[in-house]
Amino acid sequence: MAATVKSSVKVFGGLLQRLTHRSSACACDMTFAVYMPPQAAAAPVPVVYWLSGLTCTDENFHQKSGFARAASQLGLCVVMPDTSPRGVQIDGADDSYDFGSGAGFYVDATQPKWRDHYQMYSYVKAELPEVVAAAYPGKLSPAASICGHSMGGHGALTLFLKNPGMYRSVSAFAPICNPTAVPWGDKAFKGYLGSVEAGAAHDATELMRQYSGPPFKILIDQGAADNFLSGEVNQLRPDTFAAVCNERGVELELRMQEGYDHSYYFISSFIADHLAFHAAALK
Ligand SMILES: N[C@@H](CCC(=O)N[C@@H](CSC=O)C(=O)NCC(=O)O)C(=O)O
Repeated sequence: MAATVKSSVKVFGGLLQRLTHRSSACACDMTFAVYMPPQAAAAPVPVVYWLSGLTCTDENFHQKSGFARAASQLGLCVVMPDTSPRGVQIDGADDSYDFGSGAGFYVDATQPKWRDHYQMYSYVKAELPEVVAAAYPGKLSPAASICGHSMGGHGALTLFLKNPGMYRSVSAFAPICNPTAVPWGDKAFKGYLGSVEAGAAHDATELMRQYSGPPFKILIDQGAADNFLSGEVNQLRPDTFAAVCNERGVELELRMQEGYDHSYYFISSFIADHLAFHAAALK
């Protein structure tokens, strides 16, 4: 259903808007944000989808990352969906930060309790681009790229790998690279898909293991002081992903950023590089 604008603010010459619409994929009202750069007044601009991490709404990225200066300079539209359905009554959906509300994991749930609403893979892949195109007629070119953080990095990598040709480029900040092997993925895949094994179809490392398409380049930034990277629980596993990329001949630029943690301070430090990486692919 058509989206309604909830708020608009001018930033770096472009317009940042939050919109709401009735989602057919998620069977609830969904909110997303769009940054339209000033160049869109003259000609259609390409799109970068940003997928946020656990506990986020559509707002964390545009409030904390400082993305708009680079998006404006590069002429990129940035689309920022929410991370889960909202306002639906499912027992247990608000009990933990890493499952349910704010933690849709960018998969289509198959389990009866969740499947009527938790369809975030289909939402991001198919419904959202249509809703955005309809909301901004004539403003967008068909070219798109995808980028995300942590759970959203997992979403970006898997959407890219599962849909060759749909996105021109992919990058991520501290992505969950091998979710079938870590507690966050274990919980999400058992809950939404019924088993960890079913999650292999949504695991970037497993998808990369099977990758046989044309070569491409991935950019990943990882904070070396990220508390989710090491210790008892390593939720992220970039080294495992890097090893498989190497095996498959896919060029991964994995930048270990000394002293940086998992937060939006880290993202804000390198977001301009990621948008430039995507702009080069989208030209
Ligand atoms: N509350 C949790 C940590 C939650 C957290 O760190 N969320 C990250 C994404 S983590 C992976 O997807 C985030 O982006 N938070 C929003 C923000 O604005 O920082 C805990 O206590 O461990």
